[in-house]
Amino acid sequence: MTGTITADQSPVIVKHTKHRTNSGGSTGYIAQEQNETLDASDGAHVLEEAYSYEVCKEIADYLSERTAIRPKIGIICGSGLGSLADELTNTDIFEYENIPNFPVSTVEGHVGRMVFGYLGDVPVMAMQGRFHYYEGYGLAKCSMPVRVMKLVGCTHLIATNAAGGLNHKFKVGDIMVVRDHVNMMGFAGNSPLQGPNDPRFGPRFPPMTRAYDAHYIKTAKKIAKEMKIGSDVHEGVYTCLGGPNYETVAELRMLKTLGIDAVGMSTVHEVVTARHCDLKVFAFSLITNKCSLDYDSSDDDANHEEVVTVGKNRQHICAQFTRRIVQVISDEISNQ
Ligand SMILES: O=P(O)(O)O[C@H]1O[C@H](CO)[C@@H](O)[C@H]1O
Ligand code: HPA
Repeated sequence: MTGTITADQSPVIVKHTKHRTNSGGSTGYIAQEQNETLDASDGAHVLEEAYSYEVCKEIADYLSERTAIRPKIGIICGSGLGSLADELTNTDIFEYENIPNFPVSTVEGHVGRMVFGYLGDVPVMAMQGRFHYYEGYGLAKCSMPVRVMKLVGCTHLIATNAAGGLNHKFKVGDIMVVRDHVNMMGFAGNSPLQGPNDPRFGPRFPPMTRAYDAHYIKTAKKIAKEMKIGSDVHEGVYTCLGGPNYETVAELRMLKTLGIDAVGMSTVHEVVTARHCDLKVFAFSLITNKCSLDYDSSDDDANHEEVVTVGKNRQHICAQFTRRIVQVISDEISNQ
């Protein structure tokens, strides 16, 4: 059975309140409709959109009240990888536009719906479409669904993405299991955790040294061998840039020098948010294009059509890979 939950089943639409976080309040942390710039007399500080614990809880409750599925694993489907969610059975589907206070997807290859269902026999919730900074959403808004997953009851996040390969060993269509990330946007002072901290989510200063669970990295490589795709599956470091433009040759050369293996425009802020609220994380990149490190190779400019096409061509293998990891995680959760 597949159910699509429609807007008219929504009893309450919670309106965001415009609020300056330096003006008091119990948490000083209330959702805002849009970015708000305070002038110099207010402290010359630009606030990002932030979702309060209460608003995230309302969204989580909205979903939980409309499905009997109780997932422990949340999945984010990357560009062209949305068909992962099509593999789910007995689904309850929520269009983003019908979920109170949810943003909408604006990027091709991101359908824009939250799918609850079973991957094999494991209950999961999957975002068929994520939010990116370049769409005009602040990082806190891009990552808000991760907090919703936590409040729905998830203990694990699987984030997938499409990325450009910098490591010369990577071929188009390969999978890079994310070992670690470099938070370039964080270096520039942009974080999904910016603003007052709500300890109900996590600590003010969360560690990131073990952001990607080493056990699942090992497990994924074992699974790749069992699937006989061991030589197509690598381990590496991902970085997220703001986009939406792809990188210059000089930028790509710089990233490679920094030890980065794959570059994209997502995932890092979702993982920071997930670790802040103590979700275990597994992530992988599908290498959809090789990054040009050479001015002469003008015929291999990155383009989104290619990204989505490679995603579609590799959807079957990515879905199988994900399904097996989900099964291992689920078995481990049951044995705890
Ligand atoms: O990271 P995902 O959402 O998979 O998508 C990647 O593909 C798009 C560029 O082609 C960018 O959005 C980049 O982040
Ligand atoms: N750069 C940035 N983001 C991407 C790329 C890329 O080459 N490919 C897919 N997403």
